[in-house]
Amino acid sequence: MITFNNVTKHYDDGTVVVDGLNFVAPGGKITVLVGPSGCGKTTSLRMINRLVEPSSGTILLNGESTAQMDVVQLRRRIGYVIQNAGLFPHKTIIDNIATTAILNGAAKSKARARAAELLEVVGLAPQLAKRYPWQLSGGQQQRVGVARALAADPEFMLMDEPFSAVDPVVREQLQEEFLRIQKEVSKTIIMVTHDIDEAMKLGDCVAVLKPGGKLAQLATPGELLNAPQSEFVADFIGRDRGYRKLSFHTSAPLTALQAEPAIEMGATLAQARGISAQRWLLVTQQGKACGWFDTHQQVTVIAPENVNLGATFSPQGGTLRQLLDSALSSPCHRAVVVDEQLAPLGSLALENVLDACKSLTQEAL
Ligand SMILES: Nc1ncnc2c1ncn2[C@@H]1O[C@H](COP(=O)(O)OP(=O)(O)OP(=O)(O)O)[C@@H](O)[C@H]1O
Repeated sequence: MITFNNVTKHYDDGTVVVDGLNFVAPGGKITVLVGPSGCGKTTSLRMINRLVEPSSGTILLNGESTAQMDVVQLRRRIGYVIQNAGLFPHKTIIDNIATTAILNGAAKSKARARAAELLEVVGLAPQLAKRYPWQLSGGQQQRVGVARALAADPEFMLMDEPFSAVDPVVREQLQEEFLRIQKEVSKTIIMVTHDIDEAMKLGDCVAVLKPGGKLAQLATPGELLNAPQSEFVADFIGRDRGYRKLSFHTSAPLTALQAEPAIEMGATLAQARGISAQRWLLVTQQGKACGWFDTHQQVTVIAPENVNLGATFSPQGGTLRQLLDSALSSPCHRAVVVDEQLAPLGSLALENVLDACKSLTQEAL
């Protein structure tokens, strides 16, 4: 648990960067600090490991004030991940990861063995161990940054825009992996981002800060969407909050799904028409859902160039938002649910997805 007790930071020129911040980041959870540029997010984070000293107020780790702690000891208890990873350029990847554990007194061989395990945990191939940071992509470097922060097995982790320097696809992968790792390690994490989507996706709790370094609201993502406490929070969360709410509700149970006929890529038009009298037929490739085929087309075989590949598929146990997206992106407005191997399990018509959305809205009222 990390507690902010009336924490303030101002500079000699009179700038008040953080103003009377009070909140508790619960143990074993991810608390995200989000807010517009310059509202004091990074300063708040850096006051926790005392890279910046508060002007007044106290910050407590599990009830113990950081002001009384030895600063080196304090930083060793807290993993720190920053944008662009901040790796040591002259050290190999394995040594980058092992460094903190060695500083904490672990034997080199043990620290390196653990670093090799962590490389795997963050999804990197073992052969990257001997490379240097500049020989890795931005996304790989970020993964090393996370592995390095985990290496000393700290109870607390501070993450400052850890995924913002990579492209959206890699970013999403890193976020998913990060959530998977956190499920296993349950660290007490405070993360800074300016991206509300990232905050909603990763945060168990989200602290919205406003200009002048004041807390506008601290709540779960669902609460923020359902009941923003001020116009500032409502505006910051964005106009599409009705749609975002769907992310916090799991999609239809499998029993609600209709059987959806499917045909393999490479089959003939005659085979396709034999399978279904409907205009649009789901196409699989090696059993994985991949698109929709228009059986009114005059082609002899089903090939990728005559399959509509624009549809999304909703994972089993996914969210209502994914289900709605699948229905809206399908040319026949049927949402297809797939298993982990992407094999289709069945479908749901857009009308039924919308009914589920409606009952959700009624529940919230
Ligand atoms: N040493 C300093 N002296 C005076 N002002 C400072 C100093 N360091 C930071 N600031 C100011 O404090 C404010 C908050 O900075 P901070 O980096 O904490 O904001 P942020 O919310 O993380 O912003 P961003 O999202 O843009 O990174 C900024 O206006 C910045 O200019």
